[in-house]
Amino acid sequence: MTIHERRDLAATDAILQVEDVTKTYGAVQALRGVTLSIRRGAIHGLLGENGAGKSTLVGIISGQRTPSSGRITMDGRVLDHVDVKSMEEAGVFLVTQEPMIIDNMTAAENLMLGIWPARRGFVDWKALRADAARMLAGSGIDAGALAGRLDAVARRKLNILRAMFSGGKVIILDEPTAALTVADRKLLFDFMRRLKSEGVTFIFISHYNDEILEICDAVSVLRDGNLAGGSDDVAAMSSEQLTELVLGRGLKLFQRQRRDHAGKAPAVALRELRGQHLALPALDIAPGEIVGFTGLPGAGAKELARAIFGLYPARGRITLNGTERDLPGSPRAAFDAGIAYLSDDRRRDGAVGQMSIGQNIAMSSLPARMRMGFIDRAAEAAVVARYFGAMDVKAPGPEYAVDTLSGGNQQKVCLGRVLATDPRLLIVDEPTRGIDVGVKQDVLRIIDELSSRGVSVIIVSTDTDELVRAVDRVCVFENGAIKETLTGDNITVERLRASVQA
Ligand SMILES: Nc1ncnc2c1ncn2[C@@H]1O[C@H](COP(=O)(O)OP(=O)(O)OP(=O)(O)O)[C@@H](O)[C@H]1O
Repeated sequence: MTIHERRDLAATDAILQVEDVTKTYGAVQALRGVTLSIRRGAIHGLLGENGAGKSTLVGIISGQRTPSSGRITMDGRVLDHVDVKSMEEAGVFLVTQEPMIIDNMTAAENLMLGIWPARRGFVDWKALRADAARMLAGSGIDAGALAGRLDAVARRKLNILRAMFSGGKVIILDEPTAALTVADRKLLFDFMRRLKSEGVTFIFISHYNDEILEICDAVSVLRDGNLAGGSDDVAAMSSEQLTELVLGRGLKLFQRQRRDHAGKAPAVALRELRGQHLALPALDIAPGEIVGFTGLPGAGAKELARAIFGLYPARGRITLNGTERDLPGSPRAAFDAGIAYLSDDRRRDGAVGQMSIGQNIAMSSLPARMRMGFIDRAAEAAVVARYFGAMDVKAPGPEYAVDTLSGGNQQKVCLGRVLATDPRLLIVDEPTRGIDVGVKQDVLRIIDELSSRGVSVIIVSTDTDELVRAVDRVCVFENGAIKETLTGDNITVERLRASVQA
């Protein structure tokens, strides 16, 4: 067992070394003297709470951000004045969650895109195109296929291949499995293992212990800008040990006391719902019940949730608080009926960056605090304080701009904003994606508390562990309909996986 303050690897072993790197943003010290080595040909995991400094560190390694002090050595060469260009020339590439792909170009042309701007003078396009085709052939992607038609895994593969095609030796993947199904994740991991066997080194950011344990050879854990520890032998580590390194303490995983709602009068009743690829004769949800919606992409789980909030074209009837009406035609109508919704598309429905954390939290619930045209400031301050605290947002105070928060912390703000509206029916889509393991428990706990006050909740999730811990009932979707419903002790990771994949 080797949890240790990282010792220096022999220089020949290390392809990349980070030495005593610090980074300050105004008053915030994001990195406090981090030293670590990345072994050549390894998949090196990077783990840590939201705001621990992971994005800042890989931003510095890839030249996107400038360190306040410290140095980076690649292949034994110290790189001064690192910028993106010099790091890419040295062979370090950052592949972000947002695929930089041009949809109306072919897969091969997208690979070549990495080289285009870099090379001057004579370029043998024919040879280059042949090289691109060869590289794609091994990955199962048709070189001539329009990139816009590729599925999620192929797009992620394409990004990784482009980095390699441009000379990438160290490829940094920032949460590459977000929004992938279990099967797609496996395909991506197989692909990474293959590239690793060809000598590629990966730095892999994830919030999921099981992913780190499955794919990584080594791991480094950041906590509050410090290196909390790590291991060169991930195989010898347990999930609990990883969590303890991340949090600096053990973690009690949340588990809802599942309730049986059979026989209760429903708080929400859906009838004869029909939309494109969606058909639901009836679904009742009891007051205080938490229902999980899951399934493969396009199976109907997400679509139904969006239809209830007026975001997906569908017809049908909904009874809420004893009033029957047509399905809301718009989010505004849904909101007025007491429905709140958090989308998984943080980019579109995300926080407003220039506004403060507090303003973001208070924004959606504003109408409820208007008294004859005046905003009840005391009530607003109470709501902000409550959710700023409950979500454990990592910032000096709620007056700070959302822009300055890490990705995971921005997401907590979005969730706080939705919870603050005090809905009758709360719909959350992938509520803990991108959120660290500690806060994940808090989020599930907050939703649980809300339900005990009588709020009905729908959690759309592909995270089976989350469903097992948080819901009373799971509806598994297929072809736009509910294929199977699991309740009580039947809600297990194994049964859910089997049902979704079957
Ligand atoms: N541009 C910025 N201005 C001010 N502070 C910033 C800026 N970017 C990051 N920070 C702060 O630096 C710290 C580290 O943030 P970073 O994004 O590196 O965390 P992270 O580990 O990647 O988190 P997450 O898992 O949430 O993505 C946080 O406290 C964050 O608020």
